[in-house]
Amino acid sequence: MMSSLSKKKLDIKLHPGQVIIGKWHRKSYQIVRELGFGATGTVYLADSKQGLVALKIASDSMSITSEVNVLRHFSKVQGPSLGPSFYDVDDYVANQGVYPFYVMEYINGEPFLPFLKDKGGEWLGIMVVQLLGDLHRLHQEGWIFGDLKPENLLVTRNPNRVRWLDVGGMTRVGRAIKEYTEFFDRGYWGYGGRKAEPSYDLFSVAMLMINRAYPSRFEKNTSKGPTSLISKIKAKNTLEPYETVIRRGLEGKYESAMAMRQELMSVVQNTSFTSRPKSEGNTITGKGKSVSRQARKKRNNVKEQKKPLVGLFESMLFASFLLILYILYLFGQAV
Ligand SMILES: Nc1ncnc2c1ncn2[C@@H]1O[C@H](COP(=O)(O)OP(=O)(O)OP(=O)(O)O)[C@@H](O)[C@H]1O
Repeated sequence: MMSSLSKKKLDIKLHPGQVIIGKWHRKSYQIVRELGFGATGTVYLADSKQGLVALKIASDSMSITSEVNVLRHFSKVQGPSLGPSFYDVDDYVANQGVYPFYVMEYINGEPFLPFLKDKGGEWLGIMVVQLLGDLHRLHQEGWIFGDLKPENLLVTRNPNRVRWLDVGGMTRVGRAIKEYTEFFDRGYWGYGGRKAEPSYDLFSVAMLMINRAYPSRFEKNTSKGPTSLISKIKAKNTLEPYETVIRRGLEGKYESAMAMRQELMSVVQNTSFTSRPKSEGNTITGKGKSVSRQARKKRNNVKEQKKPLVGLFESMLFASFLLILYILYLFGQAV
């Protein structure tokens, strides 16, 4: 099933201030506002005894049962949570009928691409390094994310952390991918099949990185086949430091998310990025220079290394970058 499949609003609409009481567990939730809707239901921000939660209501229980099962499963997995934590599942009895709903952790974050928009090029690498750490854990649990795309990612604050939503596409390793979106699907681009395996998600990660440089995305160039993606990578300065990692992700060259993560991490560590925005977004210094040349230059040119940072703002940015790298290192230890 393609996730771009028709998204129909439910015939029931919940209003801010409305109180929903579960038929079976008798827990009450006060609706704050609508967060969005997908193919299976509508998600609301709600207030509860546990604080703010996300409540997803649907018209039939079949559609949400598999999401509930996946969320339940991952709420029991040790370590930082993979996806929103699961809280409750129940029925809401309304005048129009009975509506199943489930309640999960509210992820208060900024959508992935808008978050990166005004940030330096290193942020793409930092966020994807985090994502790959989580994907590795998911793959080790025997699951593939499937429908990986920016719309399913949020970045929380303090510290900035990428989190995923929408577990509806998660598929057991070895089965056929349940749900996908063409732009992120390797089958669509002619890079492989739709069997649920780590390399399927890693292809989507590579497309996610390409999407950062092409916010409006683009169509497949049927005459060029898979090579059309390579020319798209080469056409953007923002993708230049990441070219090798993206290519290898597209071509299924990584054995695991951890292998891709390690290579990406070394790109982030060895590249001099600038935080100044350019026409297509932010880019690296030394346009046209390869990453290894940049790294060599950095090692050899002591004078340049000692050049003071201009202004307090840059110093603070640099300090936060080091802090993030340290946090990533700690996460790396935890995985
Ligand atoms: N746990 C959550 N915390 C915060 N926001 C959420 C949460 N779950 C969903 N949302 C918001 O609600 C929107 C709709 O979510 P939902 O998963 O139903 O739709 P979708 O991602 O389009 O899924 P589908 O593939 O089922 O069409 C999301 O795009 C997101 O903005």
